[in-house]
Amino acid sequence: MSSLTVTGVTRSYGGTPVLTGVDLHVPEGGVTALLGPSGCGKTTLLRLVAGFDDPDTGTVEVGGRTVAGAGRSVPARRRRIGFVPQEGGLFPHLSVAGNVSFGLPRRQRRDAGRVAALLELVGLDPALAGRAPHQLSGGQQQRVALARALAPAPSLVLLDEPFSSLDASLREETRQAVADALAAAGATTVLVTHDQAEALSMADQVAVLRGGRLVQLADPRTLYRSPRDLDVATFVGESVVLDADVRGGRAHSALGVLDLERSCPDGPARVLLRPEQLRLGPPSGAGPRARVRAVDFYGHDARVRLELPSGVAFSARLEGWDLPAAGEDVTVGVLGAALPFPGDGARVPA
Ligand SMILES: Nc1ncnc2c1ncn2[C@@H]1O[C@H](COP(=O)(O)OP(=O)(O)OP(=O)(O)O)[C@@H](O)[C@H]1O
Repeated sequence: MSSLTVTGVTRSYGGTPVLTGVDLHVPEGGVTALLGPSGCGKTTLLRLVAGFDDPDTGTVEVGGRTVAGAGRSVPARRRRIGFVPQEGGLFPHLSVAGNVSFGLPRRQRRDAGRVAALLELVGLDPALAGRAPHQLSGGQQQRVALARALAPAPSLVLLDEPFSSLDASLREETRQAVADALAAAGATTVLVTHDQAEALSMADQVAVLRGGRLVQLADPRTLYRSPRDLDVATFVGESVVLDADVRGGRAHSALGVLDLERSCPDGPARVLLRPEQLRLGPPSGAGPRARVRAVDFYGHDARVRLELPSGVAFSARLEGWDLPAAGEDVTVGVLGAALPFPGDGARVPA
């Protein structure tokens, strides 16, 4: 397995820039998620790494070897990169074994033990080897696609939204099996997704792309707790964003005087809380009063939509037991500190 280094990569189509000066380092053996909204350039970046397209400027190095840029373009088939597309892309006329062994040298293709080991690696029963792709569930097909990508022991594995066509329960189970297989194989992996929960739960580091630029590269906890700006904050999770006046290191807001996660100059600011930081008490309790507007019940937890008398609206995320009802009055407490963004929050804090 190898590291991946993308340096100053730019790509335009018909004069429209799609990627602008992207720098990204993926260490050997880890999972990096490329996360961003539709059209931000995730797939384009993955295609440049795979060798399906070339950057206008910049370089792509795999394991220290330049495969694109600086006057070179190593053909895709010689990059030793495994690719798992959105819907698996299995060959429908080949069996599971035929698909898994497709990328192996001819003399290794008949090695049933090798195919069985790869199927086991992705959590599939080797007895499925003789089946045709259409005789498998969508999740099983994605695991076979991963086994096929891992078969030739690639330097790097690229996954392009591999779970997006699966329904919610299958997605969770397949995600776990794929994460386990990648860890067991020690594969250096780049996962493209627009699903923040997927990125945060599967990756060692998350690269957030916006408008063709890399805006933040961080481990999942840092990204969630210290997003670079409010756009990233709201993209990677639910947010409570309040106007505030910072004085002496504390924020005066509609939810009271809040401690701050980091220093912030005195003056107007916006502060970020996550909905799970809010606690609700009886109307006679301490803290500002709010009215429950609605409760979205998910079983294990719930989103409680609240409104202050001033009209400021926000949501709390609470465990599923003992929930208030719509129309009730409550008081709101805050657990932990708020993250401040000076001014309107659009600028990147130092
Ligand atoms: N070959 C191409 N020719 C012209 N425009 C292209 C080409 N490939 C991509 N684009 C444009 O580049 C932009 C980024 O596309 P890309 O597929 O990389 O985004 P994405 O982040 O992967 O989006 P999604 O999550 O919807 O797949 C889009 O506006 C797309 O229309």
